[in-house]
Amino acid sequence: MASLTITPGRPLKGTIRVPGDKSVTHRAIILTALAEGLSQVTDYCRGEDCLNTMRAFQSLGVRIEETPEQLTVHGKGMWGLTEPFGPIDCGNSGTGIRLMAGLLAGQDFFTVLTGDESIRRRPMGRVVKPLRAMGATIAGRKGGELAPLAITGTRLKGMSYVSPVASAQIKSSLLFAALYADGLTTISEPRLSRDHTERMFAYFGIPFHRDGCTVRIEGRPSIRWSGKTVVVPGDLSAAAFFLVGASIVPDSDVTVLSVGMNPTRTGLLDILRQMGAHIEVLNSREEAGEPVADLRVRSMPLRGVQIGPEQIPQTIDEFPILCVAAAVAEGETVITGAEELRVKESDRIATMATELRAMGARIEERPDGMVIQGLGRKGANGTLTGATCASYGDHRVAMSVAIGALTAAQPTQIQNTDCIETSFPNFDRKLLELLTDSVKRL
Ligand SMILES: O=C(O)C1=C[C@@H](OP(=O)(O)O)[C@@H](O)[C@H](O)C1
Ligand SMILES: C=C(OP(=O)(O)O)C(=O)O
Repeated sequence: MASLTITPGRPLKGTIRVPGDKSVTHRAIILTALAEGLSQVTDYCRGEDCLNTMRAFQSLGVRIEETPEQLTVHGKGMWGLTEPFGPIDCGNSGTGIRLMAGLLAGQDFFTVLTGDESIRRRPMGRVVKPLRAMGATIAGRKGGELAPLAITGTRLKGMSYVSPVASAQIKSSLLFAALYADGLTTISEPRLSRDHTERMFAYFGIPFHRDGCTVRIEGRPSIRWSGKTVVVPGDLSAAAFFLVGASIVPDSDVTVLSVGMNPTRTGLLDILRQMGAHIEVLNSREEAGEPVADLRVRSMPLRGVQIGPEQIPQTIDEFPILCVAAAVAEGETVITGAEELRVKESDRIATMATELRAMGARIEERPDGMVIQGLGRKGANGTLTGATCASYGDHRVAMSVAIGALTAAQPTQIQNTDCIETSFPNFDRKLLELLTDSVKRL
């Protein structure tokens, strides 16, 4: 099992690119597989989560050629998928398993979806229940609450669903099911979650209607969509580690090129700015229906903030790294309404509180968030203490602790860092590029 040792004491400097957006890559693979004819997906995320979705579609009969730069997908059309020989392994990916559950519920064949230990602990009832209400036949452990899920494809019917959670995975799972259902499906959520599925439907010309937090879609559309090129923007959730790193390590100056700036994802930028961060947005443009820009960040002392429920959906995957920013900021940060963090790859409230406390941070856990008493900038030797830390198999915990460790007074070792491959292959090399020589992989 790999581990990562961080030796602090150097600023982050330079210009880098981060992997393609993981959410956009999942959706690009799905929609190009269902398109008629050839598509190219360029600058995609080569993290394990997306590679598992790619392999899933290969096992569903779709030819996909892979180079590090692009996927060439030979789309089979909306009705062209075929029954796989064995179970589909979604690995660590909540997005992969939930989106595919919706899509596969409306096919005319049988599939089993499973994944790693973490995926088999995460809640699946949130998609299984509404899918069953559309007529899906899905069995699973604990009555369908947990994977593996066995799906006997059936003819679905449209429905109206009010989701109790603002979740793009629930919304997108139901949107993919709705494509195959008779009649109208309406999905409402309490707050707007990331809208990559809707944007990519629009990009491919699949008709739907959105009004605030409600999406309506007529199933079994008569249109067929053709293959296209999808240019995947850089992942803001991956850039987040360097944006926070450059903010909190004195004398840093980092530019991250071509980062996705979808407003349903940019909560981190708003919160960091509120904390006093210096972030410039340069070269704003659009790629495949998604806004993109270059981001330049220079270090700046940060102060604590109040983060409430309305800010959670657009910041959801950035809380582990935000905890690091808050731990070294001046003053108190209070996070509320973030109970969804407890059902991610790990319980991110508990795991981040435990690991940052081991590094000297002052954090109180709450059921729906945490209170962090920032240590403030105490001088050149940093604020946190070096420690031996665990990742809990959670990529975002591993990378967040690594960034926090850059501000510590002593080296830190993070154990079990293979999980970083989930979303960010070569994270250590990118960090090394920015630090030149102060990080060492064992
Ligand atoms: O739809 C997506 O691509 C995602 C939605 C979010 O999950 P929820 O839908 O559970 O909030 C997010 O945490 C996940 O990393 C990716
Ligand atoms: C929660 C995440 O992903 P998923 O739900 O797809 O496993 C994440 O990447 O932080």
